[in-house]
Amino acid sequence: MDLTRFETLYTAEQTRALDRCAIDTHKVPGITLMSRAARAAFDCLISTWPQPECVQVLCGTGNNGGDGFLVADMAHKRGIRTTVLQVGDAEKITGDALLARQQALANGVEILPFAEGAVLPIGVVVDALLGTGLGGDVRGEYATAIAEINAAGTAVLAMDIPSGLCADTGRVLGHAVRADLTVTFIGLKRGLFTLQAMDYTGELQFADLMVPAQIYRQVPADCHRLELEALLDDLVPRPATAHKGLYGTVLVVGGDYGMAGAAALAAEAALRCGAGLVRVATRPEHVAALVARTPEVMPRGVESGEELQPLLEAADVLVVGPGLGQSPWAQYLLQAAVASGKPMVLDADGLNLLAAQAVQPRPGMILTPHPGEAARLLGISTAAVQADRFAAARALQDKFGAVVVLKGNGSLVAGDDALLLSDYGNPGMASGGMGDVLSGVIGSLLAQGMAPLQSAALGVCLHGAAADIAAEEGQRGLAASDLAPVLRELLG
Ligand SMILES: NC(=O)C1=CN([C@@H]2O[C@H](COP(=O)(O)OP(=O)(O)OC[C@H]3O[C@@H](n4cnc5c(N)ncnc54)[C@H](O)[C@@H]3O)[C@@H](O)[C@H]2O)[C@H](O)CC1
Ligand SMILES: [K+]
Repeated sequence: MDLTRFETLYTAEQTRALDRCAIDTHKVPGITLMSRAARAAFDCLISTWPQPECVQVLCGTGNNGGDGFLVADMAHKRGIRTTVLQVGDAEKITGDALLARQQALANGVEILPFAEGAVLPIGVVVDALLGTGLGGDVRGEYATAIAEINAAGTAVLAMDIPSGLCADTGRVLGHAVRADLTVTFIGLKRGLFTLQAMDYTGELQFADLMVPAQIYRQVPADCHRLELEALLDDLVPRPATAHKGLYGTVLVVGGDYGMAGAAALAAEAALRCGAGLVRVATRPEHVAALVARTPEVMPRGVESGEELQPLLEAADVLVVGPGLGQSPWAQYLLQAAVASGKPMVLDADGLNLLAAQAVQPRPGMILTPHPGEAARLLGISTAAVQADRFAAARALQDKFGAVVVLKGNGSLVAGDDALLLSDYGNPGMASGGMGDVLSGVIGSLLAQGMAPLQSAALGVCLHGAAADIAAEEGQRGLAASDLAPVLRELLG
């Protein structure tokens, strides 16, 4: 899968390596990078808030603070009422940050020690407290300063990353600045796109600081941000001679008592994403309802693995788990499905039965856990999964030898050597059935001949993008069945 068409996402350490490469290898002075960072941020500030009443810059004692001093210098030169509030021990400031501080002072910028109540509820606050040097939960005066920024109710611009947000995981480390605008430099940080990040970054702007392009080749990074339009280009146009046999047969296995709708949602999604034929193996009592809902889908009642066999043989791809439950019935069907060797998407209770070792993993699986299911599969807590979603996705892939979709805010796809992030989607997706739809979408793409990693990547982006379009009418009350028609529009 050609990953070069996607933006690369970096950890804090990789971003520091980019900085060092620019400075040490390509001889771009650090203070020059800092000036360019400040210029990029100041230009964003003025274009967003053209005539601020004042600019208050809260500076830490590292290079993030250094960026802040130079922003203050630019605002002061522009005739804007500017104040720098110094957080942390100014005696600790060294290197480029010290040069920047001295430059601001020499140009008449007012730098005051931060004190409680010092942040005025006017103008624009620039958060230059902490950037990629954040280590551990925010402590001391920094925590107080962050709380004051958030309480002031002003417009807030965050330098590089909202202070307190972990650049690697998107976690809030104790306290974090809620910014209206974040201007990030040189490399897009992974933590800006997952977990809690979207509640803290506000609008995100990127500035490459005109660093030599070679540095991006000299610093390896394995995470990429997916882009739907590029993935849609991978879809093969349909020839005039197209027939349903070309587009595969998807067999959905699930829909135990009280959960027939889950199987129906997965089946409809598979149909609406272009599968040639869609069958459902479910409880006999659910057949009529499934036909009534989607007459194109072919449900069959099965009571055992033996009865499932002919359907398994006729299928190209299996989607096992939507409404499956964990009863003996579910286990028999899952065991037969795994034994068939057919490519399969495993979701919901299929994953829980895998976690309980009712079946063993085998090649050709695509796992689609939410954080709780991922926790059960890894034998850790959900909090531990969310604490580093990137690590959890990799761990799942390593443990089960499968392509993995770790769902949630900033869904991750791990497979082959790729670690892919989809930042499509919205909180309206927090409703039952959304996962069933996703499993059907991925199964459909797989049945149409896409490779597993590609099916998972495109499936996740399609699913989130469809939910974003459907949520234009409101996030609350967004239902899984709202996605099917939009999926079809997006696939064109
Ligand atoms: N390197 C460059 O040429 C450029 C860097 N840019 C900016 O620099 C920051 C990264 O700067 P760094 O000095 O590495 O760290 P920070 O300024 O982010 O913070 C270090 C500072 O904060 C204190 N600290 C760390 N963790 C905590 C905590 N949990 N609680 C309280 N205090 C903490 C630590 O003691 C240090 O004093 C990068 O983000 C960019 O903004 C330029 O933009 C580009 C050139
Ligand atoms: K910051």
